[in-house]
Amino acid sequence: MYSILKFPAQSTFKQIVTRPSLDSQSLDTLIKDVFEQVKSSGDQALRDFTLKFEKKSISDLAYTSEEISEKASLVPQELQDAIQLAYNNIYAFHESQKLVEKRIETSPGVVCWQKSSAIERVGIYIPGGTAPLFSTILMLAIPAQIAGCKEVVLCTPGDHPALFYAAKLCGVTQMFRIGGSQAIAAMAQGTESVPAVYKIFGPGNQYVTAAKMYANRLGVAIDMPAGPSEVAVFADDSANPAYIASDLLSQAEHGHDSQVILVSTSETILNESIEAIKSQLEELPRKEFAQSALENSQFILLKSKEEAIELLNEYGAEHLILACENPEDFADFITNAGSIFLGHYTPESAGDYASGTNHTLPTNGFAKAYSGVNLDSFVKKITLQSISKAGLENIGPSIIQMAEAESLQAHANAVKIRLS
Ligand SMILES: NC(=O)c1ccc[n+]([C@@H]2O[C@H](COP(=O)([O-])OP(=O)(O)OC[C@H]3O[C@@H](n4cnc5c(N)ncnc54)[C@H](O)[C@@H]3O)[C@@H](O)[C@H]2O)c1
Ligand SMILES: N[C@H](CO)Cc1c[nH]c[nH+]1
Ligand SMILES: [Zn+2]
Repeated sequence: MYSILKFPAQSTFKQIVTRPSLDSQSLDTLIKDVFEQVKSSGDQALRDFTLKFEKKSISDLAYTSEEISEKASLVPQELQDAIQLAYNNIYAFHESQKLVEKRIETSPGVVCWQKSSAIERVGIYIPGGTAPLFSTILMLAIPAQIAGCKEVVLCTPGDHPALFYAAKLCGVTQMFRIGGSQAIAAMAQGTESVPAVYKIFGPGNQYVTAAKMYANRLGVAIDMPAGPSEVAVFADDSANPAYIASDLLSQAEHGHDSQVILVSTSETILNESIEAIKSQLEELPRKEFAQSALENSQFILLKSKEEAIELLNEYGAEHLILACENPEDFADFITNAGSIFLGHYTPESAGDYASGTNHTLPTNGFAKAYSGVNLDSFVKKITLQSISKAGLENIGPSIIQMAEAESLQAHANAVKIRLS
């Protein structure tokens, strides 16, 4: 499990970076069944699946506002303060992503611009199977709040007081005690209690991720496939093996199916990091999760930084830590990653909680095509245009030419009638 792969040929990079495979056929069958049952039996199906998958018997699916306030009040002051600091930083970073309206005169008399319009009803999934990820509420509900989404529906199987505190702080409008694929099926299709939403956000395990992809096939928008957490670290001789080990373990502890990789041009750093992992692992309460995730891990020795860049771009890590000298120069060459952490004092957990960036990020190589969650994820961009008579005189002949060449006479007529 801790062996070092030394100087692999570049032609093998694609194969080296494959993620642990899932039995997608039986997963698809299960998800289809969950969606069908939730569609036909609504709330009762949600209760039945909760009993089946979580061994929990529930009657009311929604939390009342009194229940939310009562649970939120159990959060100790120090944790409230920590959440407030994270809230402020996440708010500031996402607010800075607001669209600045720019009107462009593309031809004289022809003006085009865009506006942002919030998605009115969004659903956010907050994992809670083995750890109550209340930080994910901040990551999803803060941008929803800034965007101006009217309804924010939250589903979670978790019960930690901080989940309720964060939900209140971020203006969540409805909260349900439902988890897994059944929660996604409910938000996608609607039930007696759970409203159908236009877009579903949030990370989760393989069941949640597969259910989001299924919902997407039914026409419900999703943020992205955000599955089991992963991190890749690039380390040169300047790196600190104890720091590297702590970063790799921080993602390995998420779950059995997490994956971590360490890429280095220094065999000494690789060996010392492996030793540091072994000793730090012993102290972890979630040692079992981390240990099985480490079975999917890779320690790779490469000849040069250029090879490391090639391999890391092929991997497209959810998180990429650059524990090296001049990390900004290195980052210039990275084209595929969810979020990049630069230098020796930027642990990945800073982005997970409080630096300000979003931690809901594409996994499983989806960073090649998807961005992580950001303010734009919660809005639609509507384009607007306004053309004066002189403007239409300028571009009209081109429109007529093109419409007639496409054999669409009515299109051409809409211009001709105004110019005649
Ligand atoms: N990519 C990201 O941005 C990101 C962020 C945070 C967390 N994560 C990932 O989220 C995941 C959280 O996983 P989790 O399991 O702790 O919580 P979870 O809430 O995603 O899943 C728990 C639910 O899974 C369902 N389930 C469990 N076993 C099942 C079975 N056999 N069949 C059908 N359904 C079943 C249950 O309904 C349960 O409520 C981790 O893999 C973590 O790495 C990813
Ligand atoms: N690392 C996770 C994203 O992959 C997010 C998270 C939440 N809490 C701790 N970590
Ligand atoms: Zn994490």
